[in-house]
Amino acid sequence: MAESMEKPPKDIARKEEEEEEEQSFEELGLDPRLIRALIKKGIEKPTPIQLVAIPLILEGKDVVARAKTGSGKTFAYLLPLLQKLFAASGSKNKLAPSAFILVPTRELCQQVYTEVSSLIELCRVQLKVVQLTSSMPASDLRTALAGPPDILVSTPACIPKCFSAGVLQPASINGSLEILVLDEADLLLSYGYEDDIKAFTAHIPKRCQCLLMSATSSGDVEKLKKLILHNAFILTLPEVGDIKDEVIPKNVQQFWISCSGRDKLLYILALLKLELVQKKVLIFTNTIDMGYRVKLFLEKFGIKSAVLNAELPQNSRLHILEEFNAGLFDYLIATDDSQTKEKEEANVESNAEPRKSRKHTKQKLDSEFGVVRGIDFKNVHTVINFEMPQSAAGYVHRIGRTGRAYNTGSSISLVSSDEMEVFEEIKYFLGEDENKDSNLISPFSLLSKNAVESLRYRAEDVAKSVTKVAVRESRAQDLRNEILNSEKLKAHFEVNPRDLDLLKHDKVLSKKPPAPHLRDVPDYLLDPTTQEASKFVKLARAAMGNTNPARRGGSKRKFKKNKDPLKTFSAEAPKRARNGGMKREDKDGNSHKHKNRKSS
Ligand SMILES: Nc1ncnc2c1ncn2[C@@H]1O[C@H](COP(=O)(O)OP(=O)(O)OP(=O)(O)O)[C@@H](O)[C@H]1O
Repeated sequence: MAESMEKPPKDIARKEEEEEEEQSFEELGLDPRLIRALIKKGIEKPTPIQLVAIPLILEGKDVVARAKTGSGKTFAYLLPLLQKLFAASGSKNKLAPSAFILVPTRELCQQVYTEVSSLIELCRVQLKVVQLTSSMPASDLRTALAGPPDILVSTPACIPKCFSAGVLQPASINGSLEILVLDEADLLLSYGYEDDIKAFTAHIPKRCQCLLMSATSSGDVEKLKKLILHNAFILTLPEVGDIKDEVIPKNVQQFWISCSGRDKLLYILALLKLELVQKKVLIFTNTIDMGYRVKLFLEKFGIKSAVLNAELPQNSRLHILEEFNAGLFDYLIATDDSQTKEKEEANVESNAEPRKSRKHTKQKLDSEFGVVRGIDFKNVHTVINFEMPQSAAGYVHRIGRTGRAYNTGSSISLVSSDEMEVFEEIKYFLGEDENKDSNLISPFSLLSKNAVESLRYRAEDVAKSVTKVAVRESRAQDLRNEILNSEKLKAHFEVNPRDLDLLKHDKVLSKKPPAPHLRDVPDYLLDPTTQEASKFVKLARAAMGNTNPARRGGSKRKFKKNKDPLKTFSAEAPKRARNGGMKREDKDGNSHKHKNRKSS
């Protein structure tokens, strides 16, 4: 491991300021094959974290990189890692992989594996990457590790499993391991991998280069640093350093709506049905039941969505993610942190329920599942917190699913009085100062009270029909379907890994088909101000065009904030368009050209 050295954040900030405009991947010393591969992916210039991390990693330094969600941390370590393996690909006397990439969830495993495989394919180099999961039988682990592969992507739990199955020898790791990456390092310990990591650290050779990537700082990252990077070169990017309000990317506008818990269905209906938010939309709930409740409710109004939660089988979850990323549906309702939540519920139930059923609840959930953390949802424009997350870190990770890389995005949190405490905590964490006019999360002003009230009667009527029994039945039915599908998917994807059309995940779950009259909101119910707001949202969408930089010829930066109707419209007071909830963004006036750059 490399020598210890703290870089003063300011130096790096300056370096970043000076170099962001002119430095290209070539100038960072990246191999032309990798640059060509990036161009094929529509990626032309490095993000700030890549600018700083790539040269350091190429130099062989140990790096701890903290940077915002969606800031491109994966390529920041993958590109130099691959380049180093290109150079070493001649030496074949290894008994174990040269690089280990450890991530907290299986979804991330799959995501990183896909990204590495695609780069290898585009670069046309002879490198082999495998992904392991701890549920794989020993024979599959043995087959995967035969060779051995150059890169192994897995959760930390797999390593001790490989040791005990005798398919990976500690001594081989000691002789072969050159680079170790702990991605989403802030989550590894909280996901319960401490013992697995400890069991493995003893075998990491001194020469091994170690990289820790994380979005938030935490005591856990410090602990891991001590555990893995005994003598490390530490890089802490200033843009996240101790400056709390920089945790959420600047290109994400954050809004909130105050409403009672009972009215949340009504509000989400208004937001979606009146088209006040831009698609694609990722909606978060705290429990799986609530996820199904929202889905059933929305489908009565002809709004189709898919759910994603810890209970669904692995193959289905991956397929739902792929379909959503490919744009096959616009609304995804995700339940995160459900493990904790379900455990809590199981504990609450424990007084009344027999032991067996509690065990069952726990067993159903997949301990390596994480629907939000680090998953690269593509082109999500809006994140809605239907229920507030349990912590500020949870909020950061949820909101980080939009505004990724150079894209813009927005978030809307529906906050009930019960959730005000956590909301205050979140605002404090983000750096909002009560004494100053620092509204980081602004009131959402596109939705007028009239518009909400005009939908109340219908919404409340339909909400009543979405009973607990209906939710339970739909959840069970969805699970049964997905278990069946999961087997089909597995077989199918072995042959057609890219086929996305086998199954549709946004199918209607209600037993009764939605009533046709609920599909459309009649004109007499439409509030004129809201209609106007909806037009503006559509205009904003048209102005932004496709969010894929490759297809837009890398013109993301051409979209100016002051042209964004979302910034210049207020439903409550259209004539004073630049006041109210949208004022903050106008005042900030950060041009998109510099959105990823620290302003101080
Ligand atoms: N230089 C770049 N230019 C444009 N897009 C990029 C660049 N680097 C990465 N991306 C894209 O940005 C998105 C986010 O990248 P990535 O998943 O690495 O973010 P992250 O920092 O790991 O986020 P998180 O902390 O949420 O995991 C991905 O879709 C990736 O392809």
